Amino acid sequence: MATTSHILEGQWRHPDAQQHRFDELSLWTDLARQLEAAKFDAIFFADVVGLYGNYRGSWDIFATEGLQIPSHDPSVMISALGAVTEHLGLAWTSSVIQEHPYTFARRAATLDHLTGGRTGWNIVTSVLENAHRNFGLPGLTPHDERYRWADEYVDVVYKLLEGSWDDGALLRDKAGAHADPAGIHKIHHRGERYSVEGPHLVAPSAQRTPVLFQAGTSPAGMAFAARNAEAVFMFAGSPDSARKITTTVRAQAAERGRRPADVLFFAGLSFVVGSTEAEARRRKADFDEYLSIDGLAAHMLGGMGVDLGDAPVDTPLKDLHVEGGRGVLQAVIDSVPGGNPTIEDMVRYRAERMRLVGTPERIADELERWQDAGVDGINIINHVIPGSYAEVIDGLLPELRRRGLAQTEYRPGTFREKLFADGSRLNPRHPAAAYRGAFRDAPR
Ligand SMILES: Cc1cc2nc3c(=O)[nH]c(=O)nc-3n(C[C@H](O)[C@H](O)[C@H](O)COP(=O)(O)O)c2cc1C
Repeated sequence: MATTSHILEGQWRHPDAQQHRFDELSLWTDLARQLEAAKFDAIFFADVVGLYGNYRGSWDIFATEGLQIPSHDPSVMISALGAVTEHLGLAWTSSVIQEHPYTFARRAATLDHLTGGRTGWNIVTSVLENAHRNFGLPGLTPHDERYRWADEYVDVVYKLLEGSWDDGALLRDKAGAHADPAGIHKIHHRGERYSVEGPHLVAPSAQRTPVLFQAGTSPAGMAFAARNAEAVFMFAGSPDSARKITTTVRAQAAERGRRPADVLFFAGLSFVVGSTEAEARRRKADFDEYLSIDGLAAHMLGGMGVDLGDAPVDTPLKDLHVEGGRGVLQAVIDSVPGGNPTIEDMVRYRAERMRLVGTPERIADELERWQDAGVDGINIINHVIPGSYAEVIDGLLPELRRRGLAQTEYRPGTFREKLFADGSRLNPRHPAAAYRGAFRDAPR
């Protein structure tokens, strides 16, 4: 995320941390080049469009901790990162509440053109009340309604990206027509929230639709993922919790006519690598000195839509009223041994459970357990930028490669072709594919 403090709060104060330079383009272009040299699949930017809720009665902590404020618009950075890389996937987050789907589809298609088909879109619905108020809504839109909103939003985007233009309609024939009007169609979408006539203003890009990421793990979130996602981000806490998500979503995808392998899963994990266990523990202790416990609590409870000012730290999580991230909350409750965890337990969980600490061999053993649980890849959560990535590249990747767990070369082609073997466009089993050719007879 283009901000100082994204997930492991307080780490920006570590002497090695450079994430406070989030507003310098060179921080990101250097990182993108470094990731590409190491054959990472993608760089992914999370994003929010508002503040987390109050903590202890005010939102001051978000300013004092640099906790996702200030934060920059990641979509603007994608074209710059595309210019300095050739193969790296470039994925950003955009919420259905922040932009009309007509302009979003135009932005996404433009970025896919500029990057030669390397974009990914993390579809989110925003769990932050303040974000909803920033877009004129009276408060947080209720949980399942946000997913219904997202259903219509992605439908409009699919219609524009997949159905509005036929391949080959853009001719650029200097002796004749620039484009063939018979190959460009209005979509005439009329729905609950949107009315979009079309046509789409951008001709098809290499992928047409960016690779579709999603991160909700509630029942409504998993149903949305089963229908739409090609990749799912998760914070699962353990391989067993991850398995519940991977098997549920894959089974639901199969019920909808997709294949289990049409959906990839990426677990959010952080690494502290040492040449011995003792060295790794020493390095972890060094990072721990900079962890902000208040920052972690403010972030996680804000993300669940809980008013932080009301709850003492010994409140059991199950007693919190949650309109926001129910899936995340359930994953936390499931993952803490002994049952009935409190807010304080949850903060400890945040600090401990997302981190794998040890020698490359021990971490690789653990990653094999995640792989056995149906997880396809890791979304690396950094302590420090760029050091946490250098640590994985130099310390862990050689062992992962030795076990055949990390790629040594890129597959040719677009981001989608690199992730899946079957083409640069959404496969025919995806619901968006139904819009191809669907508007050829639409009123002009
Ligand atoms: C790994 C991960 C990354 C996420 N990234 C974002 C993000 O960048 N922006 C955002 O608004 N929400 C983000 N979320 C929140 C999800 O989009 C979703 O709203 C949340 O998980 C609650 O959905 P659920 O109730 O279906 O579980 C993320 C969640 C996870 C697990």
